[in-house]
Amino acid sequence: DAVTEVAVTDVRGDVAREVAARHDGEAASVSGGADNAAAAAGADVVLLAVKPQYMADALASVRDAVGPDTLVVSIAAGLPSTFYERRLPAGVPVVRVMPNTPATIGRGVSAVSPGRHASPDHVALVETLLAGTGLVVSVPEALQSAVTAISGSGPAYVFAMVDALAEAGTLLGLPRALAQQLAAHTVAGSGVYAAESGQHAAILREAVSSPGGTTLAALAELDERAVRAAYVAAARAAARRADELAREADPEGADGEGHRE
Ligand SMILES: NC(=O)C1=CN([C@@H]2O[C@H](COP(=O)(O)OP(=O)(O)OC[C@H]3O[C@@H](n4cnc5c(N)ncnc54)[C@H](OP(=O)(O)O)[C@@H]3O)[C@@H](O)[C@H]2O)C=CC1
Ligand SMILES: O=C(O)[C@@H]1CCC=N1
Repeated sequence: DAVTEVAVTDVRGDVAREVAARHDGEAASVSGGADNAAAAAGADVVLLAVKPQYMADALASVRDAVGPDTLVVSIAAGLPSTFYERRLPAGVPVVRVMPNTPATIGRGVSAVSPGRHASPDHVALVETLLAGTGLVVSVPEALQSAVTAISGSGPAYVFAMVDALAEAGTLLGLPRALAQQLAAHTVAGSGVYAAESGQHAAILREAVSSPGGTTLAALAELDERAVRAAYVAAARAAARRADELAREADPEGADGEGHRE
């Protein structure tokens, strides 16, 4: 069934009203405000998008407005589905999602995991709701911290790379705007190529690397600076941080969900 009505809330009601006004009438009627309970009352789906540190408060505010017929979806990093299940009425289905910001332009990746009361139909509903945001994959919940480290936080690693390449181009004498265009489009085109060619990234990298050429000279510098190892270390730090967020939000919880090495 199509979504006909959306209620957006934020602790600052004026922020939510501004967002609602921008999107009202696009595909559904959209209203905004600060009252979480009023927004959740009678809703088929409640989507939680506050930081993990504020999730307990947000759940307390909707607790009395939801029941086993309400599907609760959260995009918060780290928090296991049991965190929600313990704070909501018995039997409320929960689905965890880790999206990423390219969803804004329909090129995101979202990983979806059902909690213990969520059925395949609930997962299918979430997949349908997210279809317009890009690729949607299903993963066991134990993989969500790893997903967060790669696709959730990943856009920031890539934007940092675009920024560095653009700066390098400017240093080498390109006009700044052109350097940014070249850097961003190179990353965009290479990403689509890697995603759609069906070839391993190592093969694609080798095809750029002419013997005795410019690319191998550059890659030798990246290896010298252990850039590959830095990406691995960065991803592991993100996954560890996702687990820490869960522990910080729920010091007593310790239910063993999440990232394992
Ligand atoms: N940014 C990203 O790329 C991704 C983020 N996520 C997850 O999305 C969530 C939001 O992250 P992000 O957008 O970066 O964080 P933000 O802090 O920018 O957004 C959260 C918003 O929720 C508001 N808020 C806080 N408490 C409540 C409440 N009780 N009721 C209603 N609104 C509330 C905050 O208001 P105020 O600012 O006044 O506190 C803020 O405007 C996090 O759980 C994060 O893990 C997941 C994937 C990717
Ligand atoms: O930085 C964060 O915690 C969130 C989760 C994934 C991307 N941003």
